[in-house]
Amino acid sequence: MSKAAFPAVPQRLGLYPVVDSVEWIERLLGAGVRTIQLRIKDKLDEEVEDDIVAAIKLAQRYEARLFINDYWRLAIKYRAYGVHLGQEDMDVANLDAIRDAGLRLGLSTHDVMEMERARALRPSYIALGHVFPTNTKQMPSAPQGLAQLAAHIKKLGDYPTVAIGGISIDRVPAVLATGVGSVAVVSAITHAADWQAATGQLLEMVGAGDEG
Ligand SMILES: Cc1ncc(COP(=O)(O)OP(=O)(O)O)c(N)n1
Ligand SMILES: Cc1nc(C(=O)O)sc1CCOP(=O)(O)O
Ligand SMILES: [Mg+2]
Repeated sequence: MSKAAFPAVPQRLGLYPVVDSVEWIERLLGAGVRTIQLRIKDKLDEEVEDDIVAAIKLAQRYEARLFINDYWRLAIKYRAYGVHLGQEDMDVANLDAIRDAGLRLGLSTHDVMEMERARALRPSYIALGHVFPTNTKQMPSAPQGLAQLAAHIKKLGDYPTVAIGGISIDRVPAVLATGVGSVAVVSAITHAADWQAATGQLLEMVGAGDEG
């Protein structure tokens, strides 16, 4: 188990789009997003290296918080703002190396047990999902729902938190009412008929984060 805490992030990370390409990163940073994740699945490190370098450069230009999903070695190598890891990743990733390199760490959780396991590692933020059913990813667990999300947020006090999973624009007010500090979305932006309008509306509702 990792020995120490990870660097802090703003308590409210605001709107947090999770996207699979540098093109989306560029569009959304240009639209005012300041917390974002590059989530490319199932490729070799050498296949994603150029994209990760380009995404990090863009985030630096916009002074945005870019989390790299999964590819923690490349995130360290190119000094990303942070890394996002899932429960299985926690067993294999070198968390001490991530912390020693000064990267922030976000961890996924899907129930009370996972939440407590994540909390013990003292990551920069804890993600709570999936709140609602989602078509973006096959989930082995059931949706947590708003009541469970609210209970987790209460338990975590002022710990930075992120809600994810099935969050459409119309569901955002109820999600924010739980006190969560950030709302992560995939399809609400990338499948929107008008992504610019959707992003603008989401930024209006959720904000770009404490520093954004
Ligand atoms: C903000 C945020 N929360 C949860 C996840 C899911 O991460 P993980 O469990 O590692 O699953 P994959 O995204 O790798 O399929 C996330 N990416 N971002
Ligand atoms: C990548 C991911 N992780 C989740 C989790 O609960 O850990 S839910 C999810 C997909 C979220 O996509 P959408 O906003 O389109 O529902
Ligand atoms: Mg992952």
